[in-house]
Amino acid sequence: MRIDVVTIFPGYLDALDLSLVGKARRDGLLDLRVHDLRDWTTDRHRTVDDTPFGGGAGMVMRPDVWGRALDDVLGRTGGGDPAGRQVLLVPTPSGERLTQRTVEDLATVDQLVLACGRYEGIDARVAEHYADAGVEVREFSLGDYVLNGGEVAALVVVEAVARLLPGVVGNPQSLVEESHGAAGLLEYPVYTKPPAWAGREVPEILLSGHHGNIARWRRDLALERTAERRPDMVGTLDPADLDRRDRAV
Ligand SMILES: NC(=O)c1ccno1
Repeated sequence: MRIDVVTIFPGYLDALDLSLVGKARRDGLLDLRVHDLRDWTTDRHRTVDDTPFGGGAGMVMRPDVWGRALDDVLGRTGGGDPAGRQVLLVPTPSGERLTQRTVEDLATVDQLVLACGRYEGIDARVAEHYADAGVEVREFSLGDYVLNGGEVAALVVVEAVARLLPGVVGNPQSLVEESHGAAGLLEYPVYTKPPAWAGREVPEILLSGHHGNIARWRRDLALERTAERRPDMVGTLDPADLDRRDRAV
């Protein structure tokens, strides 16, 4: 998979040289390219923004600069047809909420391009232009809060997607029972040595060695945690599951 990040702060993405994502890049599992939007400016001040039409505070990022950058990154300058499925992602507080289901879909894409806006955002014609040109455009939000730009959201997307790529996470089984997985639950609580700490004991069942009972206990705790913390998720569960918990031994 190829991921391109276009930003006026390339250094923000240095964290993607670290840990699992950094190793995936070095192992050739992920082709991650970070681009400085100012490389596509044409004036000596390398200007990327201007005042908003209609007035208002702040500045808006220019469509002509973004257009030159995205045409290059999307491989649309040479006239050839780019290979594979491309998705242009635009982080914005006005976007659709990013979910694990969306991340799982993005992990199957051939090329992701993240356009990191700053100031008041990117001229609306940019997303329109590429959508009309047949590019899959997704304006997405991490949550109901506002960041100073799209770079942090880009870090989140790259990490969330990269960890799903084959070979990136050491034990793929660790992806199975995570929060927001196929079961639609939050993950159960986890424990390790020492068995007693600060007067608190590890739940006895986890020391029993009875795998069936441990699995049932973990499922029950996942259901309980989900019902307590994310009642909105409970509505999507199979009622038989909730009923089964009530009958758990
Ligand atoms: N909430 C968000 O994802 C966001 C992106 C840029 N600013 O805020």
